[in-house]
Amino acid sequence: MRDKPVVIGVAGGSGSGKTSVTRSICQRFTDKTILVVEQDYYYKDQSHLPLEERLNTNYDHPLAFDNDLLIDHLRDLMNHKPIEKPVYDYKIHTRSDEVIHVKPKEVIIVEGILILEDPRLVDLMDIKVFVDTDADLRIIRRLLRDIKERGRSLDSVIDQYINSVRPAHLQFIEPSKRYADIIIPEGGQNHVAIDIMASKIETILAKK
Ligand SMILES: Nc1ncnc2c1ncn2[C@@H]1O[C@H](COP(=O)(O)OP(=O)(O)O)[C@@H](O)[C@H]1O
Ligand SMILES: O=c1ccn([C@@H]2O[C@H](COP(=O)(O)O)[C@@H](O)[C@H]2O)c(=O)[nH]1
Repeated sequence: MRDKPVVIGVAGGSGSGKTSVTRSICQRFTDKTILVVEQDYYYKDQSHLPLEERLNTNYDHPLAFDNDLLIDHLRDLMNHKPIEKPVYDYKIHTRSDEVIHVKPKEVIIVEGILILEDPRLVDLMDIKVFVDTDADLRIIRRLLRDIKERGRSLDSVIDQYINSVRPAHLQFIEPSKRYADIIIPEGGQNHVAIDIMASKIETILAKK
């Protein structure tokens, strides 16, 4: 691998379908082609705080993320260096002790709610995508997912949505859409958009 990897950003609100879109794109390629770097894994480490305090963190505010580390890691990957990728545990709201040794691949997808909000991250991306899904669908998807997979109660999901998810979406995430090259309505079931993304990646890889 001689050329720098291609960096694709996949942004969008919580529950918009970023992970589903990213997964659908990855399925069109071999495991060796695309590396996914999740911004969520770069929440600031909170292991020094008791769990009760971690519950009060606003996880939708840009300050919750360690973008400095994410940027360092992306730069390393772009320079063909491996990284020790953090692992995040949503159930206990902090990084786990584990890290994953990750080698660069030809395509890097960086995925997360606020990746288009930080100009330093935007500058590193070759293609910027925003998954755009209506708020009613996003909250329904998030309710189901957070209760089933992230150990939350109905009340806690609703409370967090009203107090931090919705305000941050309106203040930071929705305005970041202006930096996208491509807007994908509805997310993971938008097969036309996913085909177009996959074709674009194939074209870029063919030229390398
Ligand atoms: N088009 C869709 N129809 C129904 N459920 C969906 C759809 N897209 C995503 N989901 C579900 O909604 C939840 C959030 O989707 P996900 O892709 O994880 O979004 P994000 O990464 O943006 O938070 C997941 O449980 C996923 O299975
Ligand atoms: O400890 C945490 C960390 C994050 N969250 C919420 O997760 C979403 C972002 O993940 P998506 O997969 O894009 O939905 C964000 O809106 C945070 O509110 C959390 O609840 N707890």
